[in-house]
Amino acid sequence: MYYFIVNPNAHGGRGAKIWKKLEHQIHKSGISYEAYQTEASGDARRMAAELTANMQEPATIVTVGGDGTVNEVLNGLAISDLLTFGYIPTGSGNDLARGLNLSRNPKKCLKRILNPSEICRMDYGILSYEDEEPVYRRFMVSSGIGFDAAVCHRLLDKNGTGGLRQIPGRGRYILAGLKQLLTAKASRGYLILDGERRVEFNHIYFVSVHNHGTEGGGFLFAPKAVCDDGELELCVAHTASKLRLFPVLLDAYRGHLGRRRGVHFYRCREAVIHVDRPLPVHADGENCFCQEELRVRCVKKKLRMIL
Ligand SMILES: Nc1ncnc2c1ncn2[C@@H]1O[C@H](COP(=O)(O)OP(=O)(O)OP(=O)(O)O)[C@@H](O)[C@H]1O
Repeated sequence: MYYFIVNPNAHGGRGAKIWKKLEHQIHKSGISYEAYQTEASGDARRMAAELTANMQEPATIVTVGGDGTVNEVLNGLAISDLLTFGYIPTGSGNDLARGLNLSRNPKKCLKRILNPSEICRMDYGILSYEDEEPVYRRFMVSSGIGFDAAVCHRLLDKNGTGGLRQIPGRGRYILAGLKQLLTAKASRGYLILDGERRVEFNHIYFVSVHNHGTEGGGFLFAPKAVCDDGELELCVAHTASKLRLFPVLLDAYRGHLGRRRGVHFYRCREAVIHVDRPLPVHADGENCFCQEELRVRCVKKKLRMIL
């Protein structure tokens, strides 16, 4: 049985138009399916939870939306071997599709999902922090604290973006990033990697934690991230001069960020990230408020996914 969870609002409403065409194809294919369309933030998570809470039979849950919708679905799923996850990217950033090298053509993706030739076991990350009690949030692509998360918060703030969310693709991330750079401030902090290695920094602008290489619609912050090796790649942007952030961001934008002054990469199964004042946090671009301390860890090869 196929269950489709669809965000019609993805990519500024293009999700609805794409879904209309896809549903026609699905109907024609004759498969057994049910489709659920979200009406607001939080719906996809609730739907995924309800569909998988007492699974007795194998089922395929297909997310039709952007990375934010994938994040919601991932967080609602009761993950088991009866469950297979499928994805049709219709968002604006689509970093998961980029990481998995999926076609951007929704019809081709549907065809692949209805006739799967390859099912892989994928890693995902778990981010945790203390609110009044511990909060756990899964992420598929990336999570982060500092500048990159502040850009996500800016885009999610419907009143404060000045219409940025309507700009297609990564243009909106670039404009939001440029605005954010004006007010960005560095923070002292440290990482503890796999419970063993402690690394200190005086001027952290952001720490970006990756299961897949890019975020923000193609900014390559983790060139060596591998999505089924049980490890996360961390990118720490740290520099005393804000100007040095520009070449780091430009390299990431061009897709060839490597070793350079102001950026360090680490690989680990889990990490503690501490900064000395609360900074914005995101998980797959979704708002996780401001935090001083995060834990991240990789869950190895637990999610069955159609590729
Ligand atoms: N029906 C809806 N109306 C308004 N917002 C919704 C609806 N359904 C989901 N959302 C919210 O829309 C936001 C954006 O969705 P999503 O990330 O899938 O698309 P996108 O932003 O276009 O793509 P990407 O994250 O790949 O850039 C998410 O925060 C999600 O919770």
